[in-house]
Amino acid sequence: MQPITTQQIEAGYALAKERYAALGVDTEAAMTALAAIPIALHAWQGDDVRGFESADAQLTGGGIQATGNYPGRARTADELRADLDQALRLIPGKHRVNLQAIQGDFGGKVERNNMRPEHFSRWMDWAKERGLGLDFNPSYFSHPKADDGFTLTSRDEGNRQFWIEHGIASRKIGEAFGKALGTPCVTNIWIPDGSKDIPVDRKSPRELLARSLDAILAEKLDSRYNLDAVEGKLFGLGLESYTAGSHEFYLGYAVTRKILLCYDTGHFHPTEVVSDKLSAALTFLDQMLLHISRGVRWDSDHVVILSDELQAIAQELVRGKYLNRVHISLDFFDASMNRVAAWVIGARSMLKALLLALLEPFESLRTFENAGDYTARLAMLEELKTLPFGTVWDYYCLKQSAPVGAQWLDEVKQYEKTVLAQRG
Ligand SMILES: C[C@H](O)[C@H](O)[C@@H](O)C(=O)CO
Ligand SMILES: [Mn+2]
Repeated sequence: MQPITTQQIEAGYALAKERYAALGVDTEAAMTALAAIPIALHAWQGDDVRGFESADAQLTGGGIQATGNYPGRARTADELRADLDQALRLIPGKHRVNLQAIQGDFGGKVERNNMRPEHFSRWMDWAKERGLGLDFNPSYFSHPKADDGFTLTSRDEGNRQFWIEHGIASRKIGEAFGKALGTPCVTNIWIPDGSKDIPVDRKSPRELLARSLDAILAEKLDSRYNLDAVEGKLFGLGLESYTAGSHEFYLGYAVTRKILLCYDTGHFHPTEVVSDKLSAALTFLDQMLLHISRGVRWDSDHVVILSDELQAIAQELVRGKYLNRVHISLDFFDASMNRVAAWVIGARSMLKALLLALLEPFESLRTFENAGDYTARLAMLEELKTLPFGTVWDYYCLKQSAPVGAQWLDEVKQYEKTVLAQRG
């Protein structure tokens, strides 16, 4: 492929700038706004959600699955950090990393309820050196005490207490991240608990879940360091009939406890869209967390692409002026392709969606809507689709010293040859 020259990019941008200016859109302001939006790269794409608790760690239970056996999975936290470094070099802007509890540098057996900030000190040093923020997720799966499908809703008090302690330990780790890095860590709780077949008692697990969460959140942590989020789900694999932590449950919980609600875009019925839910939830919540995923027929965690729904989500964030209230993380795990490329494709798609939304003449569109001129509204929405957005994106990448167009793929291929292919 012939690389595009700086001169070509600048010439394309000059024309695009004029086209947008004619609609009252300031492309420079859009790029400045985009540069201030961090996307959290979910570290678990790099290790197929296996973690580093032992050399032969596997993803088990949890109603989730990483499919594929593409070579090059990160087998240690060092390998994962190297892969993240490579991905971050190819994504314009300054971003964050979102960790699972199972991804620490443990140096031996550490039980989940005994995890401490020191098990993540290498991650903190790494993030500090790069000026990155870190987010965190307790891991309520791949563990003998979760094998029966119950964690925070377990009828076994000992098991429940164990998982409550894991949640408490996770918040302390999140707090340490926030203190070390000067940016609050979003600590997000997702549990798989549910039932494969029709339960007769839907009530008790939910009552237990509320009690367990209250115990985890009992200690008030400074919001400058740690922000708590809860993530609901429609169903998990093998848990098709009932999920204790449903969306209604967590919406009520987050509103009453004044914490963050997490919407994972793969966690709803395929006909439901998160883009329509954001403004509803944000009427009652101060802040939210988004897990940007792509379900194909079910919560299949495919790599995020610039889909209509991704664009609709970005439009809602920009139109509603929610960007300072919504934290954005990616969340997918595809083991059938180069994992570094998966991060890059997902993050660049998210950023493209945001840039497209930032380039929208929202006030003009709203004027049409308020005047009942739905003809002009629809006509303009369609015309906007063919404006020269791509040249603004190219220019943004150039200015952010990130590869323009598909040039990033050459670098990933090179990394695959020299680093990933050497892994057994
Ligand atoms: C591995 C994570 O905890 C997970 O992706 C969670 O956020 C989720 O979405 C489970 O389906
Ligand atoms: Mn998620």
